Amino acid sequence: MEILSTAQMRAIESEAMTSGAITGPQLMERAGAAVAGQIRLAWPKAGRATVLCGPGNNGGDGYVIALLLRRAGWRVRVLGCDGDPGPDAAEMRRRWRQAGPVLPLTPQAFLAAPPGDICVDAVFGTGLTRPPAREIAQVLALLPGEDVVAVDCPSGLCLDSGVLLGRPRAGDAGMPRARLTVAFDSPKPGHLLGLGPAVCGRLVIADIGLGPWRQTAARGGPEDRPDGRPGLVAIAQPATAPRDGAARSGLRALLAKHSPAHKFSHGHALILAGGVGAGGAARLAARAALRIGAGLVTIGPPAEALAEHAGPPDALMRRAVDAAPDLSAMLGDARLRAICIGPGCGTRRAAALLPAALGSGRPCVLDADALTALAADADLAAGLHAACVLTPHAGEFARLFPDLAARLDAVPARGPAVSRLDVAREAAARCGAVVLLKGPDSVIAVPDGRAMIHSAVDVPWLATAGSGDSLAGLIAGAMARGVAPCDAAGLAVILHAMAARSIGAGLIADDIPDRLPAILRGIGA
Ligand SMILES: NC(=O)C1=CN([C@@H]2O[C@H](COP(=O)(O)OP(=O)(O)OC[C@H]3O[C@@H](n4cnc5c(N)ncnc54)[C@H](O)[C@@H]3O)[C@@H](O)[C@H]2O)[C@@H](O)CC1
Ligand SMILES: [K+]
Repeated sequence: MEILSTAQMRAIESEAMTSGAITGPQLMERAGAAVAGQIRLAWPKAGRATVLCGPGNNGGDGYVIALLLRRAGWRVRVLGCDGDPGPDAAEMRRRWRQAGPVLPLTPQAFLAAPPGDICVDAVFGTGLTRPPAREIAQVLALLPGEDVVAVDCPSGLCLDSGVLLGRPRAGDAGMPRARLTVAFDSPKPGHLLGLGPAVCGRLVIADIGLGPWRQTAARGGPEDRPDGRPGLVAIAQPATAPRDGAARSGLRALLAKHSPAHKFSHGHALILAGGVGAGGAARLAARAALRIGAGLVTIGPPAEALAEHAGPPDALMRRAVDAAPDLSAMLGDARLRAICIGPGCGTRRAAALLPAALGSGRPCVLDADALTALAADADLAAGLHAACVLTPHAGEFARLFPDLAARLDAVPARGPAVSRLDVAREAAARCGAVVLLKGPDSVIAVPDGRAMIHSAVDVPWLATAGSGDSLAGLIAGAMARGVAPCDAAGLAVILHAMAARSIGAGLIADDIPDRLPAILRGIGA
C-alpha cells in the first residue's frame, strides 16, 4: 500500500481536478460522504452530533458530513469558523446554512449544549502548518476522545510526521484523541508514525476515486513526483497486515522455494558471535536465520567461546572466527551469502571484523555492537555499501547520526515537522546503506529514497531483551535466501511483529524464532 505525503496528496488532488474528470466540490462530497458512511456504520442508530468545522477544506468536509447526518435523521449542531474557507468549503457551508446555523467555534458555544453521541473533528487536516491556538485549541482540548470521529486526522497532528505541533514528541498528556479516523485515498506518514496511531484510534482509508492519478504519481521516479521523492510503501499496518491478501502474497513471493531445492540454494548465513559468556544474542539471531529458511547457518564465535555453542539447535554449524583473516578465509566460499555482525559481539571485536565483513561486499546486517563500533570510527562507515542493512534503535541512531537525531528531538513548531521517515531517508542516503530505524513505528529507508513504514504499535511486548537479535537474524537469513536487503528488512519486521502478535504478552525473545513455522505456514510460504 502506498503512503502519500501531504504534498503528494495535494498534487494528486489538483491533477485530478485539472484533468477535468472531477471537480473540487465533488471530491469534497465524496470525502464527506465517506466519513458520514463510516459514522453510520459505527453508530447505526441516529443520535446527536456536534460537528466542528475549521477554516479550510477539512472544515468543508465537515459541512458535508453535517448535512448527510442530518438527512439520515441525526440531530446536528455545527460550530465553524468565520472568514473565507476557499470556494469549495464556502459552497458546502452555504448548503449547510440552508439547513441549520453555524455557531462560533468557541469554548463557550461548545459548552452551551452537551456534545451529543459523537463529535466530528473537521478542524484541521493536511493543511495544518502551526499548532492550533487560542479558541480553536481550547475547543479541541474539550473534545471527549472516546466519542470523536476525526476527518483525516485529529486536529493538531502533523500528517507528515505523526507529531503534535508545538508539543514535545514524547509524552501524551492532554493529546487529542479520536475513536475513529477516516482519511482519504492513502495513509499519510503521520497516521503510522510517532503519536499518529495512538491519537487516530481506528483508521479507515476511504477511496474517493483518486486512484488513477495516484498511480501515475506512484509509477514515476523521484523526478516525476510532486515532492521530488519516490513513493513510499506501507508494508503493513497493525489492523490489516496479517489478514491482508496482497501482503501475504508479497511475503510468499519473497520466500518462494527454489525447485529442485538444495541446502545451498537456500543460502548460507554467517552469524558472528561474541566471546565467552556473550553468545546468547548471536544464538538468537542464528536461530531466527535458520527458522526463516536459510539453507545453512554458521555461528562464528572466537575459538575460546566455541564450546559454549555445543548445545541445540543441532542444525546450527559452528566455526571459530578469531580475527579478520579467519573471516576473510571463510568468506572465500562464495556460497556464504550473508553476514550478521553485532549481536553480543563486543564493540572491539565488531570493529576488528567489520572491515573484512564489509570488504567482502556480501549482504551484511549491522546491529548492536557493530553500530556502536561504526559510530566510533568514521573509517569503518566508509566501507558500507548498498547491501548492508543497519538496524539502529533510536539510541543507536542518535550515536550514528547525532545531527539528524537532534532535528528529531526538537519541539516541532511548524508543519510539516521532521519525521522518523525523513531522518531515516537522509541517513540511508548519507551512508549508502539500508537503514532500518527500529521502534513501534519502524522505518526502512534505501539510499535511492525508497522507504517503507511498518507500524506495530499493537505489540508493545516486542520491546524486550533479545528481540532485536532475532530481528537481525531474520534479515540475515532472508538475505542468505537471496531476498534483496530492503525487502529482507521489510519481510523481517513483518514476520517479527506477526510472531509477537501470535505469542502475546509474556513473550521472551527465544519464543520468536520458534513461532516462525506457524507464521510461514499461515502465509503459505
Ligand atoms: N487533498 C485532497 O485530495 C482532499 C482534501 N480534502 C480535505 O481537505 C483537507 C485539507 O484542506 P486544506 O488544505 O484547506 O487545509 P486544512 O483544512 O487542513 O486547514 C485549513 C487552513 O488552515 C490554515 N492553518 C493551518 N494551521 C493553522 C492553525 N494552527 N491555526 C489556524 N489556521 C491554520 C492553513 O492556511 C490551512 O490551509 C484535507 O485534510 C481533507 O479533509 C477533501 O475534501 C477531499 C480531497
Ligand atoms: K481533522
